[in-house]
Amino acid sequence: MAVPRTLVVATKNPGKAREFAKSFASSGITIHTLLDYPNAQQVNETGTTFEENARLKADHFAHVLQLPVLADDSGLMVDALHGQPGIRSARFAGDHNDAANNAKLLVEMGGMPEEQRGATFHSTLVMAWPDRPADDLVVVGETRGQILTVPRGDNQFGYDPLFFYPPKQKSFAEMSPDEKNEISHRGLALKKLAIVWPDWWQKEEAK
Ligand SMILES: O=c1nc[nH]c2c1ncn2[C@H]1C[C@H](O)[C@@H](COP(=O)(O)OP(=O)(O)OP(=O)(O)O)O1
Ligand SMILES: [Mg+2]
Repeated sequence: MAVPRTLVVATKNPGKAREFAKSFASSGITIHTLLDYPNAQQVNETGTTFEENARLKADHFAHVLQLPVLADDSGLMVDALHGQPGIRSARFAGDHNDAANNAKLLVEMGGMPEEQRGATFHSTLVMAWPDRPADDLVVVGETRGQILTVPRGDNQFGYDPLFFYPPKQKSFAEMSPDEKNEISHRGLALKKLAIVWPDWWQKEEAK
């Protein structure tokens, strides 16, 4: 069936948007982001879990735009901080500012020995069809690493310069986009999504 196929990635974070675009590059789907819909009504991330927030974003924008939507809610859970900043990762230092968030993380981890610097990056992805929240597709991905004592690398975004991935002996910010996607929380979630979304999409389209 020849139908217009547009998927809106419900993010205003350009770093995330780049990682999504790659994953759908050969899918025949046109990817838009919220930057293409500057007048769309926003939604507050009031959930208490990654899944709740990802569902909030996906369901809201699918309804408002009347298009299929993919949303991500993600964050860094640091062992020594009892899982913080977690779902508050974007607002850890107050407003949404990567440099301030990273600076605060370094302060909170000050003096912590290497064996206590473990952390998990988490991503929950939700794909939503307009006005069918019960049909939401949900996948998650997680990657373990270590919080560095000094930032390394300047690729990517967010906490990447402080997140060290031992198997590659590199921070996420020292990796190329492809290298990061291969093992990152979002990359792993996108791999799971790639297996299930085409069938889901066909079913939703036919309803
Ligand atoms: O791969 C990553 N590399 C570095 N940092 C990351 C990553 N993945 C999530 N993070 C950080 C960024 C932000 O501080 C928070 C996500 O917050 P989150 O609300 O999901 O995203 P956001 O507000 O940046 O964009 P939006 O809600 O428009 O999708 O965790
Ligand atoms: Mg956000």
